[in-house]
Amino acid sequence: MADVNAASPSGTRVPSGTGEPSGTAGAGEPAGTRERELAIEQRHLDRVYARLEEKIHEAEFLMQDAAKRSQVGTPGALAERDAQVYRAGIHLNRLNNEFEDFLFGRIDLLLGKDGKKGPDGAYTSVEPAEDAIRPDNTADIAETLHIGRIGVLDADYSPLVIDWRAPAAAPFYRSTPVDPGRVVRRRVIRSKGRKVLGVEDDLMRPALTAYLNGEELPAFGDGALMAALGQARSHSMRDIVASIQAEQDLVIRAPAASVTYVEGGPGTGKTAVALHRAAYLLYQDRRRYSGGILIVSPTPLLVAYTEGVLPSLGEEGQVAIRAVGSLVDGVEATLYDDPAVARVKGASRMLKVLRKAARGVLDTPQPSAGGQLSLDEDDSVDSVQEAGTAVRTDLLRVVAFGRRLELDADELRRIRQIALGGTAPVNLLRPRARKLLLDALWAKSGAGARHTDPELAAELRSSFDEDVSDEDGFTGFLNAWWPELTPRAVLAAMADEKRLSRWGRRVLNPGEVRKVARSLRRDGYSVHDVALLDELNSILGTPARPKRKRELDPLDQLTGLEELMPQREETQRERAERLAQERVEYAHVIVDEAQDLTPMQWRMVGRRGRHATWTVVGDPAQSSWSEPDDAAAARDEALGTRPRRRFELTVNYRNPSEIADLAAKVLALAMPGMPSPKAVRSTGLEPRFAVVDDERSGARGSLGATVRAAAARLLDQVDGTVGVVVAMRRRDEAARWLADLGERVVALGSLEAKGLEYDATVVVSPAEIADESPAGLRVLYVALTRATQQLTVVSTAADAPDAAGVPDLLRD
Ligand SMILES: Nc1ncnc2c1ncn2[C@@H]1O[C@H](COP(=O)(O)OP(=O)(O)OP(=O)(O)O)[C@@H](O)[C@H]1O
Repeated sequence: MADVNAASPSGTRVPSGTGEPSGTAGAGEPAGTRERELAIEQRHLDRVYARLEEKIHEAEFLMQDAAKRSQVGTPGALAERDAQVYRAGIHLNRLNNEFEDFLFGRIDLLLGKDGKKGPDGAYTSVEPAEDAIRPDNTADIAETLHIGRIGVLDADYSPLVIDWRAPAAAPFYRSTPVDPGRVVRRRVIRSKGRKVLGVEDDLMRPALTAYLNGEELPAFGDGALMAALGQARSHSMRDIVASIQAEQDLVIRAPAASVTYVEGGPGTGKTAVALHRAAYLLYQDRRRYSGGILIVSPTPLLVAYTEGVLPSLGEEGQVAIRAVGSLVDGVEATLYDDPAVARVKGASRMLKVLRKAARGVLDTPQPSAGGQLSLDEDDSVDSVQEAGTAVRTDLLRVVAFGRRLELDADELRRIRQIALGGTAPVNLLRPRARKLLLDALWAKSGAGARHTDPELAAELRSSFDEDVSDEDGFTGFLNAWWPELTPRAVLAAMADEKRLSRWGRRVLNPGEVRKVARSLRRDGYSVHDVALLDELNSILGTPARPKRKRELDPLDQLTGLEELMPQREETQRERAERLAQERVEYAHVIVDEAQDLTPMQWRMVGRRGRHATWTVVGDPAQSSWSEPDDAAAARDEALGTRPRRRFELTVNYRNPSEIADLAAKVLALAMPGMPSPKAVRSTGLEPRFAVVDDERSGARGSLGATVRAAAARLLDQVDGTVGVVVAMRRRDEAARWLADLGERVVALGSLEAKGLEYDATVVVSPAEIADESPAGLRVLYVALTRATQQLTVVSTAADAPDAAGVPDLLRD
């Protein structure tokens, strides 16, 4: 638990949970002072916008100028134009974005230890000069910095706004009364568009009387953070750039040399921190991370929920946020596996089964027309076999040097076994198998024995090989006997129970074979299948294809000018080339909800970050995976021996204490002894409980009607979203219950609720959720911790509710 700031997360106020200004002097200030302070900030914001407008004009001018230069053909002019277009494009993109709270912070600082300034025009020293504070405990403010989403320099290069990621901005997030550094006053500025609405101040040295321009430094508090936390939620996550807390900032700015490992309970900001860290890393070393940052998220819902955060921080393009079920290009997980099947498919023992299958599939008799056991379009081995004209794979017959030569089934089987020896990727062994076939045919021809002169024998052999290879029969046989395998084909072959039980001998029991095979016969893939496909891809290998010469396309040479050119259709060739070039490895990998990755998924993610640095965030108490040791071993293998820096986040910003306290009861059952994070606020609204007697009755009081009524009630009470969380098997049913309640309400299976949040939630039958899988209690803990304001729990008889409707699992 290193590197955790034991002091309050934000100045002097936040962790008290009361919202009371502490160390602020607002109450005693003469009337009008507040307005004067707001006016000061308004003037600064006006100056910033005036300067931004100048920059926008500059950028537009650059774009026009670049367009003109595109008509001048010298290479130097073209390169210069490209660079200009690039810079101007970035500028325009950022500045044209309507940054609602572009400027959000300010710090007033004491004189620093040394008088050095950094590239952003701010003094670099973190500690105050020895004589910065006078013996009578008064001091003068030596420097005031405004913090915003991007840095803005005035025409004279003085900093009007410091980028939140710059080193000079760090004290805004890090300073605490325990360790104030140079900061005297930390101010959060709330604005909308171009108007300053309010300020919230924290005095980091409450005992000090500080003067700014000869006047005492005033301080106000209007609870901006608490207001932000209490705001209605939409279906998109917001950035937290104005209110990052000290313990979070330590993670965001942690050096990226190795593995940054973050644990924290629900609502502690792990996802928010992970996203801000991606933006920080790009700011800090754009060149290094031009290799790309991959953020792996557990579900497409969470990807959709978080997607807007990076653009709001001015970052996109270099960062790919992908759901774990979408990591393999061209495959999208659309199916769910039931927990028993998921448990098998995710386990590391599947590796043995896949290795056997990848080799064993070749033993399946497969007469084939094209010979390609390639399932890019067609997913079953049998269909390939049926479609093909019969090519026997148990007999090879060729004519060479005027003789008829044959290899029978036993000989072919032996050759295959020799070819498959070792662990090399199966698809790369085809040339070896081909060579072994030719060797065997050559031996049968006896031609070698008749010629003792090695040179002559070699010549003869090479013309023999040519002869045989030119025969259609030989090529057709080879294609059918040793087809190029695709991951989809092998997985499809595993849908056959007999084959799977052969490949899974001593690894899978008969029940597991039956269930897994059945699940693979469905149309589509589950999130667990995607990891198996990726593993097969690496087991099979991709044979090198002869490179076709690319004709020179004159349009390709005009890099950077796409915006200025009329749009044109991407040709198929271009698309194929682009897809082939898509990244398979990244410079930094961020794993969100890391506790949920199965061992097979860790292997898949690990392959994308073999040379990367990593940020791994998660919470073991929320894990839906039932065998943590297996996952930990796979995780350790993926992360390798890189040193790890561990951080812990301890404050729950999402749930009010009323909801957090209820969830803590489940935590105590799921992971006895695990501390729950401290909620920063309370609403005074206790969770509500409703009970359904007979869930099957269609009358009023049925489960559907009760849940619907609870959701409707909550929709009336909150401005934002309502999430209804049910056991996975009830997902479709729940969507029907809520069909006409509008877009603010969403029905979710318990596993889909991961990482999401709503103003209010209805959790339906805790017992059903808990009983659905071996990790059910932890899944229930996730479900109970999604609400920012209100929670209703609906129980059925299975929950054994007491007289007050409190289900058994949630009682003391
Ligand atoms: N410093 C902060 N200022 C304002 N809001 C914050 C802060 N930190 C976290 N939040 C808010 O708290 C909520 C929870 O954050 P987040 O989803 O990142 O938590 P988490 O740790 O990933 O939760 P879980 O493990 O439950 O998925 C979000 O609405 C986030 O915006």
